[in-house]
Amino acid sequence: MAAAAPFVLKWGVIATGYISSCFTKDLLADPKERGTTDVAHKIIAVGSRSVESAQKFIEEHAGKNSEIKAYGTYTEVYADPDVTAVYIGTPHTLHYENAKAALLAGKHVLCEKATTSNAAELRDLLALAKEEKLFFMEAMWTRFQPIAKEVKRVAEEGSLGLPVVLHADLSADFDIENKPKTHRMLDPKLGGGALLDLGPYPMIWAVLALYEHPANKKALPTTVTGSIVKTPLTGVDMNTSWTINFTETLKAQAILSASMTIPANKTGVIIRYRNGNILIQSPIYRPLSFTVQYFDKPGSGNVVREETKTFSHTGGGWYYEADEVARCIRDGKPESETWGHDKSCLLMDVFDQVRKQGGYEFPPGVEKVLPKH
Ligand SMILES: NC(=O)C1=CN([C@@H]2O[C@H](COP(=O)(O)OP(=O)(O)OC[C@H]3O[C@@H](n4cnc5c(N)ncnc54)[C@H](OP(=O)(O)O)[C@@H]3O)[C@@H](O)[C@H]2O)C=CC1
Ligand SMILES: O=C1OC[C@@H](O)[C@H](O)[C@H]1O
Repeated sequence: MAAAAPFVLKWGVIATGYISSCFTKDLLADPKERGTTDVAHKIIAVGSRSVESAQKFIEEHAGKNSEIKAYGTYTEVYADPDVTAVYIGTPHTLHYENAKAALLAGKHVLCEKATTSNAAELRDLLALAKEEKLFFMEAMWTRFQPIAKEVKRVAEEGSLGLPVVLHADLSADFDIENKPKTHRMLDPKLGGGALLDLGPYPMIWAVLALYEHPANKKALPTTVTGSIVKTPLTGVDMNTSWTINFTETLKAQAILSASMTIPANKTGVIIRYRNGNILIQSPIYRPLSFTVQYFDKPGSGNVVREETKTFSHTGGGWYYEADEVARCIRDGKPESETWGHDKSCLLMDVFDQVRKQGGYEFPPGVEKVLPKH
């Protein structure tokens, strides 16, 4: 019997910057190369603030004779009847208005991290998606990489016991002294800083190992404590740390940090248990290996067995999240079970609190003031 034809998701891509380029390359990769046969992707249109930029982007990725439509506005992508889902690759503080416009035009949405400027904006989008019966997901690509599934299996299989403390850091040297102050990492109007750009990655491992742990029973963090060091260049957060306690059911703590002026450590995440540790190697947004250490007896710290698991994949690894979006839309699901709305809200709630405690306010008008949902 012939295999069923894959469900083909028709995409519109918004913005032609760095991440749109990475995501587009992965959308254009042959799904069979990663063992995917049930879904596939087709790019219908690319929207940019300039049609020349959209054309150049299409030519670079799909060649001169590509049938992908180039638009000089994002609105034309939302209005294109052939587009089923919109991928949003603009800077953080534009996500709300871009995602809202796409949803209002009847499109499903995959929106880059950080999903919005604040939790209220996100909840407003989620309410709209629900009302319009459309799918919405934060582009938390790391959570869909095969390594994340395996870390989760080890973390929940029982030999290590319950998680006690998780340390996770994502740092990267952005050479900010030599960047224009209008760069998205430095400009407060674009939500610049380490927290919203790098912070989602320490958070995904905390969510996976603590929030998702069956013993946590989906309890939300009980406390969040944050501290920010700002750059004098523009006042955005440069070195930021925060702790999250999950103490309603688990008695666990996540100690997280992000910096945009230093390189990452070799080990980016350590999940510590009474019976051992899980060490995840950098970069924590796309780790290719992790090591599990087992102690001879609970609490001894004496490692008697170590297992390292390594992973590899062609392409950048963004296609796993794209496949998830296609499957959810094919199956009529409003959200992903792996990275659902609850997790995106958890992240934004934490970021709101850390920014508040660290005294990082966006310029007036950047954050939308919205009714509570
Ligand atoms: N998942 C991941 O691995 C990554 C995710 N990201 C996320 O993607 C988003 C974009 O980051 P990145 O691609 O690095 O950013 P870039 O600056 O490279 O690209 C952003 C694009 O957004 C569009 N844009 C619209 N309005 C503005 C504006 N006022 N200022 C600047 N750009 C604007 C531009 O496209 P145009 O001119 O075509 O309209 C621009 O090229 C961020 O939210 C970031 O967190 C970033 C890197 C990696
Ligand atoms: O999402 C991201 O992942 C990798 C980082 O280098 C980048 O700044 C960030 O936006």
